Parts: sequence; structure tokens; C-alpha cells
Amino acid sequence: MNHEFYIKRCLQIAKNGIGTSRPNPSVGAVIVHKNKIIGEGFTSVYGKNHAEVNAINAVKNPKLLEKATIYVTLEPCSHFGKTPPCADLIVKKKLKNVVIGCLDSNSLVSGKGILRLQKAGINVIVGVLEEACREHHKRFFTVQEKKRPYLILKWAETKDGFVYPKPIIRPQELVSESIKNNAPIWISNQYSQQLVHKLRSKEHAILVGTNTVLADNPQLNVRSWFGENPVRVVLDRSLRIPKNANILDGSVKTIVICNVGSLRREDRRENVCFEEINFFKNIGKQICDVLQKHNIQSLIVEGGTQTLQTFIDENLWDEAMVFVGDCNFKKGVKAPSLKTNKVSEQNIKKDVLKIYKND
Ligand SMILES: NC(=O)C1=CN([C@@H]2O[C@H](COP(=O)(O)OP(=O)(O)OC[C@H]3O[C@@H](n4cnc5c(N)ncnc54)[C@H](OP(=O)(O)O)[C@@H]3O)[C@@H](O)[C@H]2O)C=CC1
Ligand SMILES: Nc1c(N[C@@H]2O[C@H](COP(=O)(O)O)[C@@H](O)[C@H]2O)[nH]c(=O)[nH]c1=O
Ligand SMILES: [Zn+2]
Repeated sequence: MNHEFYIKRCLQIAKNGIGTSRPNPSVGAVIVHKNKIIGEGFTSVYGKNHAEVNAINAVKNPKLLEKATIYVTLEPCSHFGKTPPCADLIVKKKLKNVVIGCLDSNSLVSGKGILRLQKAGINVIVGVLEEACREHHKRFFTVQEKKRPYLILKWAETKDGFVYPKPIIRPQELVSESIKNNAPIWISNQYSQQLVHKLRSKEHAILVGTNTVLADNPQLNVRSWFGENPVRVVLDRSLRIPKNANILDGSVKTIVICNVGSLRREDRRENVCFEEINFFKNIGKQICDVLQKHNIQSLIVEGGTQTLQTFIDENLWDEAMVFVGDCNFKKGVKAPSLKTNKVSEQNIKKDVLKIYKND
């Protein structure tokens, strides 16, 4: 049997649950009998069925299960969470073989799911396309193993390395009424922008710095794709962002991170959660701790340069997506500097998307 072929199919369908299954990993499961797929499933929204249950329920003739193989991207669970253990269901349905992409590193499950299957006399194979499965479950593994969200840095720069054509805006240049007229200056093209919205729909939260809000008045939502808007996170050390900024409109959950002691009663707003950190050191680490507290599984850091550089300098990032637009600014706010070799590059019309990984 071609195990890699069926695990590839599991990975393909597992993509459907990214962005909706969290904090559960989006697992893919495929049931095969005599080289024919007889059932498929991926993880439902949190609290509902796991992939294995959906795949088993999809099999029209349950009698075939006893002679079938189930393929899964991640070790079947063995604990009672929101739902009963999938390993127990596989034992109960008497599946013959289980082929697993990678082990679960959740201490409640790790190795225990496999043990349960083996004790019931089921043949278990582990580690088929292991690296690809770990990559697919990167958000889940980062939270489990590093106790922080999966961190994606993202920005657009000109060919000559700028993110904005003017010097940084000083707070005194802005009065609260004027922010409504502010908008981003686009470097990347409309196709790249749509790709960014797709990316936003897959990740749990999105963060920007204070100057970015003042200069761009961003919305940070998913308008050009489908799916949920990410939780907005904004740095506002001394709470200088005007209350009429789009980011504070309460349309999605928003977390404002300010300096210890700067929050006054009158700053509080509906649907905005204020969190205090110490802005003098380890800002990135403290932000991660705040996000971990809010159970955030992944974060896109969208800029500006100072905010992105904060995460780079603390070596707190997993991947970086840099869109290089087809233009030059000659001066302005410099792009962050990343001293890592890029792993891939693709053209989006005249833009180039460079992807870096931090191993
Ligand atoms: N091309 C692109 O992809 C993007 C471009 N931009 C552009 O970038 C420009 C803004 O970039 P930039 O000026 O770097 O600003 P940021 O948006 O990174 O905001 C910087 C501010 O955030 C707070 N802050 C962030 N990190 C730290 C830190 N480590 N320590 C203390 N305070 C911190 C500070 O606020 P405080 O001063 O109150 O202490 C600081 O002034 C804008 O003009 C925007 O248009 C922005 C995003 C993406
Ligand atoms: N200028 C620029 C970007 N800018 C980023 O996008 C934010 C605006 O988001 P929204 O208000 O949702 O459209 C802006 O504040 C900044 O973080 N992004 C890019 O992909 N390409 C670009 O050229
Ligand atoms: Zn399960």
C-alpha cells in the first residue's frame, strides 16, 4: 500500500480545518479498503468531532472497517477532552491498521494513543511524511512545545528596502479627528493583498505597532477572502491611539497592550481588552505571555519596522513573509533586517514573495 499517497490526501483535507478547529489541531483522516478511499474527515470546530470520528461516520458500509486502514496526520487522542478518545473508537470499530504521520506532543496523549491501539492488537505504523505533518500542525506544536503562539512576521518593502515613504510620524502631528483620513501606502499589488487576507483568515491574531495605527488607520480584517477575522492586537505603550481609530471600533475582539500603570478608567472600551506589560525589556516575550493567556494559537506581526524588529531581536519568530513590490521610495522608514537565508521565493505578478523560516 502506498502510505505516503494516503497521508498526502490526509494533509490535503486537513487544510479545511485550519482557522476553525483551534485550539485543536486540524487533523486529516482517510480510511482505505482494498486501495479505495471509503471515508474521509477533518477536525470539526472546537468541541465537535475529531477527524477520525468524521472519517468513520463517512463510511457507508461499516462492515468494511474491520478490514480497513485508517490514515491520520496526528496520533489519535487517548484522553477525554471535549470529546471521547479517538483511539477507543478505532479499537471499538476494530480497524485493522493505523498509519500515523506524527506523534502528538501533548503530554496527555503522546505515545499513549499508539499504546492503546497496539494493546488491542491493531498494527500501527508511525512517521509517514512526518516532517510534512509536523509542518502542517506547526501552530499546535509551537503552543504545546514552546508555550507561545506560532509567530509569522509579514511586511511589504520596496525594491530599495523601505516600508513607508515618509519619516516616522510623531504623535504631535496627529490629532484624533485626522486619523479617519489616514490610509496605508500600498507597496504590494492587489493579488498580494488578497493573499494577505487569505493568510489572515488562517491565523488566530494579528498585531501592529502604535505608529502603524496612526499612519495607516488599518482595519486588519479579512475583506478580500472568506473566513473569520483575526483577533486584533495593538501596542499602545502610553495609550496615544485616538478612540476613533478603526482598530478600536469593537467589530472584533481586540487586545491593547500598554505600559504598566498607564491604564485609566476612562480608557476602557467595550470589546477591547487592555493588558499591561513592562515596555523596558523583553517586550516580545511579554506579548507572547499575554497571548498565551488569551489562548491565541498563532499571530501575524504586520509591522511597522520597530515592532517587527522587536520580535526579530528577541529571536521570537517562526516564519517571515516579505512582499517586495515593484517600486522604489529612495527614503522613508527602512524595512526590518533579517539575517536568515530565504527558503523560497515566488512571483505574484510583478511582486516577489520571499519566505524565510527560523529553524
Ligand atoms: N509596508 C508595510 O508592510 C508596512 C508599513 N508600515 C509603515 O511603517 C510605519 C511605522 O513603522 P514604525 O515607525 O517602525 O512603527 P511601529 O508601527 O512599529 O510602532 C512603533 C511604536 O510602537 C511602540 N513600540 C513598538 N515596539 C516597541 C519596543 N520594542 N519598545 C518600545 N515601544 C515599542 C512604540 O510606541 P510609543 O512611541 O508610544 O512608545 C513605538 O513608537 C508606518 O508609516 C506604516 O505605514 C507598517 C506596517 C507594515
Ligand atoms: N503597505 C502595505 C501593507 N501594510 C500593512 O497592511 C495594513 C493595512 O491593512 P488593512 O487596513 O486591513 O488594509 C497596514 O496598516 C500595514 O500593517 N501590507 C501589504 O501587504 N502591502 C503593503 O504595501
Ligand atoms: Zn481525537
